Amino acid sequence: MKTVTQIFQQVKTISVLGNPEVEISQLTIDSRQVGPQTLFAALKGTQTDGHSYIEKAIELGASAILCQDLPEVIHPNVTYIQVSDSAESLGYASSNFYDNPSSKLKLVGITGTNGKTTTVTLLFRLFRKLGYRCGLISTVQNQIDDTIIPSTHTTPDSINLNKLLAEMVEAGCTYAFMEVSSHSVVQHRITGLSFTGAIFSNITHDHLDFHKTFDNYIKAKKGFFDMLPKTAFALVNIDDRRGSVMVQNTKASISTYSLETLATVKGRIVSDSIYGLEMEIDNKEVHFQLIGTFNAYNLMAIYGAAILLGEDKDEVLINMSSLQTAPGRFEQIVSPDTRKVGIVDYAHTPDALENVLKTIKQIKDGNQQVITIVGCGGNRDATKRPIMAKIACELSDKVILTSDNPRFEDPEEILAQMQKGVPPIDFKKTKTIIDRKEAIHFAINELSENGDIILVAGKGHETYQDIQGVKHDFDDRVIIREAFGI
Ligand SMILES: CC(=O)N[C@H]1[C@@H](OP(=O)(O)OP(=O)(O)OC[C@H]2O[C@@H](n3ccc(=O)[nH]c3=O)[C@H](O)[C@@H]2O)O[C@H](CO)[C@@H](O)[C@@H]1O[C@H](C)C(=O)N[C@@H](C)C(=O)N[C@H](CCC(=O)O)C(=O)O
Ligand SMILES: Nc1ncnc2c1ncn2[C@@H]1O[C@H](COP(=O)(O)OP(=O)(O)OP(=O)(O)O)[C@@H](O)[C@H]1O
Ligand SMILES: N[C@H](CCC[C@H](N)C(=O)O)C(=O)O
Ligand SMILES: [Mg+2]
Repeated sequence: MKTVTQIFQQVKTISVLGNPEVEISQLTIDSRQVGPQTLFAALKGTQTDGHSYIEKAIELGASAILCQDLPEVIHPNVTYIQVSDSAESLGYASSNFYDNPSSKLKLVGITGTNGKTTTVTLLFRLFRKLGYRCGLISTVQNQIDDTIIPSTHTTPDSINLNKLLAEMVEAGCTYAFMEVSSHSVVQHRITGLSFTGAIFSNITHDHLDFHKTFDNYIKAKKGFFDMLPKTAFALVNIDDRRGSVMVQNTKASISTYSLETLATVKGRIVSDSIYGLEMEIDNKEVHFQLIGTFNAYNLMAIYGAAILLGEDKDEVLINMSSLQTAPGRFEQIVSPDTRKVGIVDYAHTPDALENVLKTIKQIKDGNQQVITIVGCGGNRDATKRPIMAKIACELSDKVILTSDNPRFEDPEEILAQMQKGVPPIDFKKTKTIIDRKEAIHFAINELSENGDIILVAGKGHETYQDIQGVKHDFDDRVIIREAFGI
């Protein structure tokens, strides 16, 4: 329980109407969650304006309202806090409400189009192996030591985020590793947090539905580095052409990692095969379980962060060498006769799909065919649809275009947009089967007679298919296992 004065300590306000000493027991951004002693924060969203639910929130017992525009009707028994940006102020207020948990943890965030989940998951596992209590905030799941907490977003809203961090403090965690999505920077979900370190993995085509232009998308990710204090580290993939832009205005101390040029962490791939990566990092040769050049980058980021956090180099490398891939990231399922391999991967961007297919090409036997099953999500960046179909065709022997999470879009329309990217020369090897389960079965039963590799891309760890807002049970891995008779 805290008063409005305590919650808005050091937060810039335009005006406070009503009693600032009123006691608050919960914060929410959703009028439907309001109960007594609640502070309702009215946020301007992408679909609707939270300000239009202020009256509803008060009817349900809200004691305080955080808003940008004061409503026409002012209730004498309600406290109104007017600010210039509700989402930004809520970031600071959420931290205050939960006693600034991020300042009691060593919090490391990673941003980038691809590699966030893999990197945080492996950092979390590494630091647990090194003997620390840790927290994880990721697309796949949130976790506090052994306790798994389902995740709804890559980065939760500021209230849920601080609540989760407070639970980590309560559980005695030293470290928290979290993904920082570009949405979370723009929507101030991370505003007010104290970061010990930040990592930039890469930036390529994604989320243009939300950010509108690639420049805005870059600015969103850069915003994370701009907010860091000078005590923090900023660890950047300098092989990405936007790496230096990310940190050009940061106060944090900059470190870099690279496979191509001089950097704080310089790596070299000695070999890359189905059995894993052999790499030289910091002049030491180490074998890792992970596969592919893109994972070499993730491994350098993990190593760099661990060293910047003060861990011993040799101990870090020894523990890293046994780390397994994150769920749904290049997850391999082998048929009982070992002749067929199903790979489930969360590649849902052109860059990720290209990386995964190039990796498969590199590690497969010469005569193995690669069959790719891929779709694109609805209500998400539509510009990536034809590009992903084209990449699938260029790098696979056969392609089956299928549905991902259509959400509120017509899957036939999404697939028609994907089909526009199929080069005419590849028409013959491409087939469209809307039903994803049928598509996977078709590939396994009718196409992969000779020990082929089937890549099922886009959904990775997801255990549902979102159709018209209803999440139906669906797991690519379960369907492959069933088809393999495992
Ligand atoms: C596009 C986007 O980012 N949307 C997020 C955003 O919702 P919004 O701005 O659309 O909200 P809105 O529906 O317009 O409503 C505005 C406000 O009115 C409130 N409201 C609404 C109705 C009502 O009856 N009462 C009420 O109070 C809402 O609670 C909200 O506060 O704020 C909500 C609260 O935090 C999020 O749940 C929601 O995530 C939606 C579900 C979503 O799909 N987000 C995805 C795109 C996302 O965030 N992805 C990123 C990156 C993924 C990655 O690449 O890894 C992530 O971090 O997960
Ligand atoms: N460093 C990387 N560079 C490029 N591609 C990568 C990298 N790491 C992983 N990938 C590919 O991108 C996919 C998504 O990886 P991961 O889930 O780690 O990224 P993410 O940034 O968390 O994605 P999301 O934003 O969707 O949560 C993987 O399944 C793999 O295909
Ligand atoms: N975090 C990404 C995940 C996309 C996964 C893909 N399966 C889809 O549904 O588009 C997003 O929300 O855009
Ligand atoms: Mg992720």
